[in-house]
Amino acid sequence: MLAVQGVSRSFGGVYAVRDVTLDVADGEVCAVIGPNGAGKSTLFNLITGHLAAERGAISFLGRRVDRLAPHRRARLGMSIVFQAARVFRGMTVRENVMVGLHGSTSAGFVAAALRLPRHRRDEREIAARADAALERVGLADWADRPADRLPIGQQRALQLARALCARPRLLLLDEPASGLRGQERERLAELVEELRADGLTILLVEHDVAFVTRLADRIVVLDLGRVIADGPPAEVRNDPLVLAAYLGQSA
Ligand SMILES: Nc1ncnc2c1ncn2[C@@H]1O[C@H](COP(=O)(O)OP(=O)(O)OP(=O)(O)O)[C@@H](O)[C@H]1O
Repeated sequence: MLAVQGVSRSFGGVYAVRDVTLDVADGEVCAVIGPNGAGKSTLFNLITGHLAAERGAISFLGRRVDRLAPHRRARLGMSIVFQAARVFRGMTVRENVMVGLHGSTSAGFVAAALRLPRHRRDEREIAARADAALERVGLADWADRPADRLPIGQQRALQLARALCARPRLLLLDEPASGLRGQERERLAELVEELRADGLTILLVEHDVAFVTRLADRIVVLDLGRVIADGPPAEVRNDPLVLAAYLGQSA
């Protein structure tokens, strides 16, 4: 589904991502991990299109996307949940999910601005899509409540619902577990597992090794911008290069 081939990006002459190759297969949960400064965020942004690669190629569903703007990649079926994305205050949970969907319906912006009947039909369609997504992430009972009252774990679920509304083929999660503890992390892990069971392909970038070990089919480890390991969790966890990279950091 996603093929990253020999991609590099530097800042001020120093490589943040260097000659990185990775593949994500249809239906797989793939995690990219690595110590601080390993290049995870840079790689994530290269895949979403928020940063341009200096070298290499990125293909999605068999099509080169590395020259496409983020919104064009999104239209092809990539959906992103950014790290620590916030909710819109003064809006309900449902309205938070509906934001951003208005441009995606057939009638579009002009019909919305003029409040044409087509627009009202769209509003109903959008609300129905938002409700289905909220149901999927277990927030149906919260739909009419103010979004900023949600505990942080459920705010994360809200971001997921928003991403799901676009009906993505590939879900990209940037450090989804950051700031979550105990039961909240557990619930998020279960949710990711459920989405995988639904057939969604997921690429996540995560600092927390324990969180991804349980979830991922495959783990790609970055260190100093390069891939140092790529394989199933059990194999990667015992890889001497990986242990050295993480130990080196704590030392
Ligand atoms: N916009 C930028 N300008 C200059 N240097 C950058 C920029 N973005 C990243 N870097 C550098 O690139 C390297 C990789 O950073 P990156 O944020 O991708 O790592 P990371 O693995 O996501 O780290 P963390 O776990 O701390 O978020 C670091 O040395 C960082 O300082």
